[in-house]
Amino acid sequence: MTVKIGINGFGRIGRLAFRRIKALNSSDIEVVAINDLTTPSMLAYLLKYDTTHGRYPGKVTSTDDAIVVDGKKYPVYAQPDASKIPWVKNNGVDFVLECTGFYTSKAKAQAHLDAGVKRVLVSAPAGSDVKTVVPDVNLDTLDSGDKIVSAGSCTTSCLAPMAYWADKEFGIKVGSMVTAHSYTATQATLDGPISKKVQNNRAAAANTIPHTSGAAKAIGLVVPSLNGKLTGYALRVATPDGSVTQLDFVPKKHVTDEDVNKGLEKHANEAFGYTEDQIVSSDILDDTHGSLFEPAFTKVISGDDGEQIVRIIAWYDNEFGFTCNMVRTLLHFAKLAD
Ligand SMILES: NC(=O)c1ccc[n+]([C@@H]2O[C@H](COP(=O)([O-])OP(=O)(O)OC[C@H]3O[C@@H](n4cnc5c(N)ncnc54)[C@H](O)[C@@H]3O)[C@@H](O)[C@H]2O)c1
Repeated sequence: MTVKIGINGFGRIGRLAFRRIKALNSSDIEVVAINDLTTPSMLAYLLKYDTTHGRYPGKVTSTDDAIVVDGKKYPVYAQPDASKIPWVKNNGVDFVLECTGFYTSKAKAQAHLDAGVKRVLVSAPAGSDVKTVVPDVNLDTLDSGDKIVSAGSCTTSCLAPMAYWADKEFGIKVGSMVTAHSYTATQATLDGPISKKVQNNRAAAANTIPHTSGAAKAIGLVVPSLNGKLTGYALRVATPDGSVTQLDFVPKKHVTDEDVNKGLEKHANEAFGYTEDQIVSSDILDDTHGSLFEPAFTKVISGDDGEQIVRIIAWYDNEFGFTCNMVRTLLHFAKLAD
């Protein structure tokens, strides 16, 4: 059976999810409707032309109540209250990909279940009373009783496999992460009071801006053995997409650079990649991994007492890599029985 997907919020993540699902052409999931707060013609335009990811590789047009992509009509709603979107009755929506940035808690996402939807996958952290899942790490914790699930943040998606496998292989006593993260739509284009966070109100493309990151905290939801052991923050940098996370940790075992790289390389897969190429942030764009480990920057240092600190880094396309991981989760989620 093909699970019918509604995308709520056709912004950066919603549109990329649409592109990814179309490109995969899976018989397990299909998008059947979209909800945002603007017109179909505006959504069609933004799907067709994308500054970061390029033109949509097909035909995109619109009608008064739909976008039409490669000849198929996708009904568009503009309903700000998720509990009132009539897409279950009208379009048979089973699952919602919640990508507005608004319904980011169990209580808020409940609005979709109230509308008759069977399951919701939230494209953001959604609190500790909702399962947070990252492919390659804890997808197997999902079961059919889970109705609202979080895909975590893009940084969680990058950090989690690196930290999970490092913990399995060498043990992590304690650690700290920093991510050089591209700016996002929640930051100011020019200095101005758009946010309660003062540094968020500074021009995004002209500054490196210290920013909170929930990833180190959320890691405990994804990898319980690391709960409370990691801290971290983000530096929002002046690129529109493409990010990199550094994790420094104190290992439980004595290791060398080579041990670390070999220990992580053997776990490489479609969600957690490994590259010996020496890349820069634009090279990660459109990469489908949620996290791409770069061994050249692995460094172990030892103190006089033998205690060590290990530094490792992984790249991520914070928009597309995250979205690919979210769609992996969606495909897994879709296979769970009702
Ligand atoms: N951009 C990233 O790198 C990134 C990565 C991972 C997760 N996320 C998360 O995904 C979510 C969306 O982020 P984004 O970057 O796509 O934001 P965005 O601003 O590009 O998109 C949000 C979209 O939702 C629409 N919207 C807002 N309120 C709505 C409502 N009530 N009903 C329907 N539509 C509504 C907006 O019009 C917009 O098109 C956020 O929670 C963000 O934290 C973003």
